Amino acid sequence: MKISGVELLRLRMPLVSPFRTSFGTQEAREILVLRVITPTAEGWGECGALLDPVYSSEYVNGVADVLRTYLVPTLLRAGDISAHQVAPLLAKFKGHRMAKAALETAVLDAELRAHDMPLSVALGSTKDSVDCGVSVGIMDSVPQLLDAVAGYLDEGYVRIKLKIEPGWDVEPVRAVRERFDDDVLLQVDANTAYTLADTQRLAQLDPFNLLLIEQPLDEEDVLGHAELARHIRTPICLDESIVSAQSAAAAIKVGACRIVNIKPSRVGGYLEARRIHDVCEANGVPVWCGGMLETGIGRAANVALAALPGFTLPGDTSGSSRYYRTDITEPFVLVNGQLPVPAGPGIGVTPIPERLAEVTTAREFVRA
Ligand SMILES: O=C(O)CCC(=O)N[C@@H](C(=O)O)c1ccccc1
Repeated sequence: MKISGVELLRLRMPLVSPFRTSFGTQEAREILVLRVITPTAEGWGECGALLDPVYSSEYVNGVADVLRTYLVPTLLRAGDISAHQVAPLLAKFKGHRMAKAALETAVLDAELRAHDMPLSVALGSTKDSVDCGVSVGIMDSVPQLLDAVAGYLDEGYVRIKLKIEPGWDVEPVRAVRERFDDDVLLQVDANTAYTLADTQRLAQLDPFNLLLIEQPLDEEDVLGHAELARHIRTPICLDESIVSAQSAAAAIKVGACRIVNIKPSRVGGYLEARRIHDVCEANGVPVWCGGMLETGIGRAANVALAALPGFTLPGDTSGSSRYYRTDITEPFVLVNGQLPVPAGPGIGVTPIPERLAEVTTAREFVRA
């Protein structure tokens, strides 16, 4: 398939409420969306990078630059290519996995639409709908947290993830566990906020029957997670540390994690995400689909991925209304704690032009 051009769209989408994590508070999402144009179809991809390099080293302006300067021109010069050739073609450029993921996804979407094949079918998904969890930010008080959790449980979410950081960990988790009955699926996400010196503090979470503790230590401290795992009972799940199938295999081998959060944006795209799924499944490691506050474009693709057999834990595939008053696609609406897997070709959704125009702050066309 020949790529004749790629459009970079910069969106600004206000969040329905501030979302605080150990690395800062998001009030709105600055999002880069890609539209790949080919003679037979267009494809869409969403980049998970934040405005600032606080979740990972990538950030929106850096992603836009590496796409316009290196990644897109490389594909435009490559002639006829398939989506599976994107990663090898771009491998000479080190890192920039979120930028590469958005571009590969848009090429894959165009290719699948041209062949009238849903992404879920192309990935080998086996479910028509997926169980959905929800991510709950750090709050100003425990009562405010309990109200938020009660609201999400009323909406039908089947799993609650609480953001934690030093000073907001044992007490809020205990309060949630005590307020809601024991069979509420509960997990925590530290986003690298702790060190091994906090081992005893993190061990105080063991009595709360958590599904997992996500990324307690620095993303490069894989051996530190293996050491921590020897001192706490709660299973360790890695997020920021897992950037490829190879890094997943290494982390599993050294005992750094018993569960993996697969985020296609973080790992370079849905094709690598499938490979990580396969490595984890071969090692008996459950996986779930993480999120980067995606619009319906990224959300649709994430739900397709979450329908793979190894995704046995509810993911951060929440309904659109968790983050946005109005999505740029038809909204994803939770029904009985689940979201339907899009059945249309490619990612199965297309931005609604009027909605896209409302939130687009810049458009840039990169052509051959
Ligand atoms: O539901 C979602 O899409 C968000 C899930 C979530 O908590 N993502 C976290 C994370 O660190 O994994 C996050 C990403 C980006 C920005 C803020 C928070």
